[in-house]
Amino acid sequence: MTQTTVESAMNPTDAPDRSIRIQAQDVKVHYGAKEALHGVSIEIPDRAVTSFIGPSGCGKSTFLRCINRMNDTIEGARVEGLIKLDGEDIYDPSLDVVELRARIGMVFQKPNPFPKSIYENVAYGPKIHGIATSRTDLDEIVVSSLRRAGLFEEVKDRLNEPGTGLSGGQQQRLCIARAMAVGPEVILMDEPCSALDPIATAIIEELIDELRANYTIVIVTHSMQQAARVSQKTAFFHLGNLIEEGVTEDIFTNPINKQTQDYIMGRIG
Ligand SMILES: Nc1ncnc2c1ncn2[C@@H]1O[C@H](COP(=O)(O)OP(=O)(O)OP(=O)(O)O)[C@@H](O)[C@H]1O
Repeated sequence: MTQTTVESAMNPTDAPDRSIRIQAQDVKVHYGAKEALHGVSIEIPDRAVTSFIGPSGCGKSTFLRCINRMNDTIEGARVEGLIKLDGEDIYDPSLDVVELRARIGMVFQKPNPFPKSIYENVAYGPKIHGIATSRTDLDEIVVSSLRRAGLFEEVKDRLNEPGTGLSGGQQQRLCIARAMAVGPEVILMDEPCSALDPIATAIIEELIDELRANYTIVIVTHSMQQAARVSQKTAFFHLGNLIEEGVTEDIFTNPINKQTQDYIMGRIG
């Protein structure tokens, strides 16, 4: 059976940069004495969506959090192995973690806008990272980030109103705008639609599809349909192991591993 490459499966118009953005080698994670991830190796392509699927507790979120060192914030969590972003070891002690998390933004399961205005939610990151040098600069970043998140038209007349007053789907797009405002290269999304209704989910999925032209996107999802709709590469995890990864279409139509077959047929998870 011939397996397609992620690059060849992608729309040719997406072709400009086909390089590997992130490389993970033998990544293990312990929470206290318990090993939750048993040595994961994977390459994440640039300008494409990679989805992580698998049953609850298999380690998808744990691995996602390794990619921007969010596990550093969890007491008792210990990460081993190597993760490189553009060839640079992200666990190098000399690396500035705050800067890393600006380069590798994250969107969480539950929309979590700050208790501030819509404008301030987006302006906060550029301000603390010293990205904007004037109020005009900041206004431009806020407007362009909201536009890229597909939210500007809906909120342009109420930028000073609280972000928490928006609908769930709008709040999630605000969080995406907030992540984009600091100029990331990679956006990690941990089940970004699980708190949203089908219409808001469809809007976020369309947005993800647009964003992949300019960003490397990694999404954890419980929905195989969502992985099939939005991603070009899919990785299947089970019990802390990466079982199989490849072009999304191959994983769903032609999986090699028996456990992957069982999962996509609904026999496990
Ligand atoms: N903060 C933590 N402390 C201790 N154990 C944890 C912690 N976070 C996750 N785990 C354990 O690590 C394993 C992997 O969990 P993880 O949340 O990464 O899985 P998941 O595939 O993302 O699950 P779900 O789909 O339910 O979100 C599980 O056994 C979980 O109980």
